[in-house]
Amino acid sequence: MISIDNLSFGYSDQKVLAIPHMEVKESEHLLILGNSGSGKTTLLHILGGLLAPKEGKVVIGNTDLYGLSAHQRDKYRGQNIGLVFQKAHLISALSVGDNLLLAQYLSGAAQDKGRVYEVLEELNLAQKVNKRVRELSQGEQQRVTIARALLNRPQLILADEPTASLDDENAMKVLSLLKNQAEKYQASLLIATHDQRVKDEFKQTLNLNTP
Ligand SMILES: Nc1ncnc2c1ncn2[C@@H]1O[C@H](COP(=O)(O)OP(=O)(O)OP(=O)(O)O)[C@@H](O)[C@H]1O
Repeated sequence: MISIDNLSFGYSDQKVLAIPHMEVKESEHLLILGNSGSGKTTLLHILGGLLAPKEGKVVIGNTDLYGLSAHQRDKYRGQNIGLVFQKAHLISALSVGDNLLLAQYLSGAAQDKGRVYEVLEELNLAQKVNKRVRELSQGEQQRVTIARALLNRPQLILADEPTASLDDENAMKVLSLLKNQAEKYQASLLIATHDQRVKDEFKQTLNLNTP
């Protein structure tokens, strides 16, 4: 469960976000909509503990995210939040398995090859474990980033334009994967997008366009 209250943010003089209240319970999904420049990525960064709001509170479970020190917040993110970005941000010269092991190491979790293999199986990527990332298709790379986001069984999954660079078939696959996985972990799933194809798939939406 994630909630925000009286949130505001701006870059220098430009006010980007003002959200009085929003809450997404466990196993619920929210689609964050808005034109280019409306603040979707900024909001996801704030919710992921990457960018402190000017004002307001972000609470995940029982944790006040910006009540933590920067170090505690990094640790909290590694253990509780799964991030999926539009670009894969994988290390292309490393194998799929090593990318996930590295992510596990960087999150401070104990390295667990069994868990890496399990997540890859869930995303139908187990046969690619020893392939270098640069040898994968875009859709497969996006699935690896989802696998990476799910490694630590996060209670919150934040995805920024996860389907933007995918064809229709892969976009739908990635969406249903995110939804199924969020359900499995009873995680709250928030997806930011301006992809028309995604809009029909979600009931709950937050529109950042100013009227
Ligand atoms: N680091 C930054 N410094 C200053 N201004 C920024 C910075 N990042 C974003 N902005 C501005 O904040 C506004 C919101 O940007 P943001 O990237 O959150 O929008 P978005 O809705 O994700 O856009 P898009 O759909 O194009 O990715 C934009 O006007 C942008 O120019």
